Amino acid sequence: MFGNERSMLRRVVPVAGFISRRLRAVRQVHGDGDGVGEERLHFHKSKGQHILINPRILDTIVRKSAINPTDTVLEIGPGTGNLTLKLLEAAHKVVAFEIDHRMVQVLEKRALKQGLNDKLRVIQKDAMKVLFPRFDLVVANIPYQISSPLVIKLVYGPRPFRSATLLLQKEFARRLLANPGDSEFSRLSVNVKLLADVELVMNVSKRDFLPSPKVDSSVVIIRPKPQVPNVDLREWRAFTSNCFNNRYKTLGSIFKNKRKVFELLKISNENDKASSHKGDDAEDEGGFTSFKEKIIGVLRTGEFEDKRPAKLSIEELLHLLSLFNQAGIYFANHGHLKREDRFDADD
Ligand SMILES: C[S@@+](CC[C@H](N)C(=O)[O-])C[C@H]1O[C@@H](n2cnc3c(N)ncnc32)[C@H](O)[C@@H]1O
Repeated sequence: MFGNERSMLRRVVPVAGFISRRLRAVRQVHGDGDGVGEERLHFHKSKGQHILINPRILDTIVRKSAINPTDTVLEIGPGTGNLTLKLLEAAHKVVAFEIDHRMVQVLEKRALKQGLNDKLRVIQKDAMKVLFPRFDLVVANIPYQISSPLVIKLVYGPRPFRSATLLLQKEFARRLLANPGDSEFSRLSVNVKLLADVELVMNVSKRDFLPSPKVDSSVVIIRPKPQVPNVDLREWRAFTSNCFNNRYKTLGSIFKNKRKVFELLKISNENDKASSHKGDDAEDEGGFTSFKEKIIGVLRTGEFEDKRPAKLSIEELLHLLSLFNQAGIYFANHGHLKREDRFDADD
């Protein structure tokens, strides 16, 4: 064989392998390869419907999740069930939330065909609008548009769990993994890191999905910390929201801003029941000036005035919050707790 032909073959063989793997996957998810479903499914990008088709990655996700045979696994967005079927083999039970009834039908048929349906409970509901039932761990290739509220719902939610193995958009995963000083270090990073450790398992190419999304992905494992810091979590999240809306500004310029001083003065007075009768004159010039001085005093005491939130560690942020609170400066309105405040999505 001549050199040219050999090099041509070297290029063609991997391409042919890739095409045949993809065709097999198309037949599988469309149901005309293994009798799974009758209708051809049209995938909706708006619902984040990108099916993971690489069995090697599916196996790694399940293996790294360290599922015990007694575990109940929570899955968000099972789609046609490529991951679910593997979870069902490893776990005692899988509870899956899926909004698309066509996916639910295909998934239930496939589970039935493999004799695993007894272990499966599919709930056709929006995962963001329910209180999750009890579970041991989460394993999911989630729709990327709910990544932020879902991670916050899990980490700040009422259900204790061992770990959450999530396939996420790579950029989002980088924010979860970021440390102070990294360009991706954000409000999401601090809020999750306060309560959990995050480990990168692997990166996943867009070609491993059908249809391919525009972005690459990563698998991470989130593990809640055994010890939760002694801090009011609503106060913490309101504080980090204030800091990270302008994370490259200095804390001095964030907190000396006139509107910010008024806002915090109002919240702090509302929280301080003893001084609530002073509320009427609290926003006059005198109240404003002394409150602003209090803020500056806190920033100077802790030597925070010239520092930037994006470079502070969790411990430093916790210290600053405790100094503010000790001085009677609050960030969350503790009198008006709405249920949905726990899970707001703007991290
Ligand atoms: C990325 S696909 C994952 C499919 C499957 N887990 C896999 O790996 O092949 C996301 C799935 O989540 C579903 N979904 C989208 N938004 C949802 C929501 N708010 N609650 C529950 N499921 C949702 C979509 O219909 C879709 O089937």
